[in-house]
Amino acid sequence: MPLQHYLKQFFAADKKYGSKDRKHISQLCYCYFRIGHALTALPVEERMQVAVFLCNEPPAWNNIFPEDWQQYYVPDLDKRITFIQEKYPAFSPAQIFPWAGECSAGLDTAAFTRSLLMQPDVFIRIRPGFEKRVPEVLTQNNISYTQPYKGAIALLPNTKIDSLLKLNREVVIQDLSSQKTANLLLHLKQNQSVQQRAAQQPVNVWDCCAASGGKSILALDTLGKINLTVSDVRLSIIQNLRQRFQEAGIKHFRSFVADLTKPIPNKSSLLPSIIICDAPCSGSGTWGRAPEQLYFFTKEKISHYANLQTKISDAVVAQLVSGGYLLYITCSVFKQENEVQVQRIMDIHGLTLIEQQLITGYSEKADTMFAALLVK
Ligand SMILES: C[S@@+](CC[C@H](N)C(=O)[O-])C[C@H]1O[C@@H](n2cnc3c(N)ncnc32)[C@H](O)[C@@H]1O
Repeated sequence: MPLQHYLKQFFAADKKYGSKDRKHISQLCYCYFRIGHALTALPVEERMQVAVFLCNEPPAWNNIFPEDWQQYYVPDLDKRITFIQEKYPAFSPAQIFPWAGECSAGLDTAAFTRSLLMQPDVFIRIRPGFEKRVPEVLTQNNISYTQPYKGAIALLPNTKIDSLLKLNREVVIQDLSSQKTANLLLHLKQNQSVQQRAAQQPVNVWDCCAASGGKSILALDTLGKINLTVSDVRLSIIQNLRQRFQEAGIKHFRSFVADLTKPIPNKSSLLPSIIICDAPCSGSGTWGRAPEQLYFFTKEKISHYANLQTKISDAVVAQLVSGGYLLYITCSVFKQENEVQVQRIMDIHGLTLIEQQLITGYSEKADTMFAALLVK
C-alpha cells in the first residue's frame, strides 16, 4: 500500500492527531524511507534521526538533534553527509540506492541517489489554448511557481490549485519528464508519411497501458487529430480514465480491458500506426515521490518487471502495422527494463530504433524516465 494511503487510513482511525501532528509524523515517515537501504540495522528512532538530518535543511528540525549534531545541521548536504559518515562509519550514500550496477547508461547514480533525499516538485502541463490564462491565474493568486519549459509549470509540493484551475481541462498534473516524452511524439508529427496519412484520415493510436490516460492526453495535445484507443488491465482503471477524459473534454475514443500477457480481444479492428506502451515497471525513477518503494525494493523485482515488459511488448508489437511506430516508456532507471527491452524488440521483432533517451529528471526535481521510439 502506498505510504500516502496508509497514513490517511492511520490518521482516520485515530482522531487524536491534529493537523501539525499529522504533518510531522508524515514527514518523519517519509524521511525514514528516503535513506533507503542505509543503516538498516539501527534502532528505528536513531535511524529516523539520521534520516531527518539528511533529508531536511535547517532549521526545520533543529530541536530534535543533540547539541553536537546541531553544529553540523547546515544547508550544505555534503557537510551533513560527511558528519553522518563520521558518526556512523558504516554509512555511505551508495547504500541508499545499492543498485548502481543495474542502471541505464547515462544515469548519474550519485546525483540520482542524492535526489532521493528530497521531495520532488509537482509539475503541471498547460493544455493547448490555456497558455496565457494559466500563468495569469497563478500570478493573480500569489502562487509561487516557475516555468522551466514552455507549457510546463513547477509548483512547490502541496500547492493547492484545484479551486483555481480546471484540472484536466486547462492543466493536467504530469511530471516534467513525463511531459518530455512528447518530444518523441513530435518526431512523428514531423514525419511526412504520418502527416500524409493523418491528412486523409486520423492515424490510429493505441495507448495500451493507459492507466488514467496521462500519455493519451499528451498524445492528443501533441499530435492533434488522432483515432485513439485505450486499454488497461482492469475495468476500474478504464472507468477512472473515462471520468478524466470527460473532465478533459475528450469524447471520441475507444476503450477496452485487456491483460496483455494473455491473447488480446478484438485485435483485428485495432490496426495501430502508433502504439504507446507506457509499461508497468519498478517505478524506480519515481522513488523520490514514493520512497517507501525504495525501502521495500529487492533486486529480484527487476526481473519480474522485465519479464512482464517482454510479454507485453511481444503482444503489442505483433499488432503494430508495418511502418508503424512504437513509443516504449518506463519510469525506471534499470537497464533491464529499458535499453535491454528495446534491444530485444529490435532483435526479435526486427523494429528499427529511431531514438532512445533516459530523461534524467533528478537535476530538475522531477522523475527519471526512459523513452524509446521504434519503427516497424
Ligand atoms: C506506468 S502505468 C501507465 C501510466 C499511464 N500511461 C499514464 O501516463 O498515466 C502502467 C499501466 O500498465 C497497466 N498494466 C499492468 N499490467 C498489465 C497487463 N498485464 N496488461 C495490460 N496493462 C497492464 C497498469 O494497470 C498501469 O495502469
